[in-house]
Amino acid sequence: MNIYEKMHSGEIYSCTDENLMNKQMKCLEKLYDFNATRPSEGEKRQALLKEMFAEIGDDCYIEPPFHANWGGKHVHFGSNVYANFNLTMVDDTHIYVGDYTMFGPNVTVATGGHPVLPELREPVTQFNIPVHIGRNVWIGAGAVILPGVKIGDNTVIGAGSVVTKDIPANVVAVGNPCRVLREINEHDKEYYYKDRKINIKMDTV
Ligand SMILES: CC(=O)SCCNC(=O)CCNC(=O)[C@H](O)C(C)(C)COP(=O)(O)OP(=O)(O)OC[C@H]1O[C@@H](n2cnc3c(N)ncnc32)[C@H](O)[C@@H]1OP(=O)(O)O
Repeated sequence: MNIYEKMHSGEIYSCTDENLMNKQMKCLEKLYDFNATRPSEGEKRQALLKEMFAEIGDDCYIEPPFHANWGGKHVHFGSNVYANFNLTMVDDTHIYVGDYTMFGPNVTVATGGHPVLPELREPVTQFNIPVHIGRNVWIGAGAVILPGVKIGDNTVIGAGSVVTKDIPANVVAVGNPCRVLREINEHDKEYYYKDRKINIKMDTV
């Protein structure tokens, strides 16, 4: 297994490997270009994202600044994904995000970790575990998603949550550590927020 394969294997490896760092540098240069675009340069942004990401569907919008250790090289976005300011992706291995998922500002998705054992951490070793975020998920501002986590379709993750374990589909989950608060239910068909009634027809949105 070469070092690049090791990086994606879930095993411990040295993340200061020179070959790895040279590869990473090219990605970071493109990320720099993306973050230096002007708000009016929509087409340039789209073209850069197609070069930067492993996969990205149509009509995705990422608000700069966007931060990613590999500039999105291991990030797989479906279509219509929206990310607000300061999405931070530790994309040292793969991150999968389904269609229509939304990220609030300052969300962190981390695939990488370091061993807790000090003797292993000092020589700068690391391991990476993929993260899977489903379709039509909404991740609130400042949430942190930890390595290996899977979040099911349609789920809402509350602002400021630290997601340490898998969260199922069709629930609202909040807190640190993030736990399921409730299922998405009949009440949500009538109210969009607390006691505020939905006053638009579904077929008009
Ligand atoms: C894509 C973008 O840019 S989005 C812009 C940024 N916006 C955001 O990040 C908003 C995120 N929204 C939230 O976090 C909301 O609080 C939601 C969606 C989780 C609310 O979900 P609801 O099911 O309606 O929860 P509700 O407001 O009824 O609160 C239920 C309980 O959970 C608690 N709670 C709600 N949100 C959170 C949270 N983020 N963290 C911890 N606890 C929470 C409430 O305090 C309440 O507790 P209580 O029962 O002890 O009183």
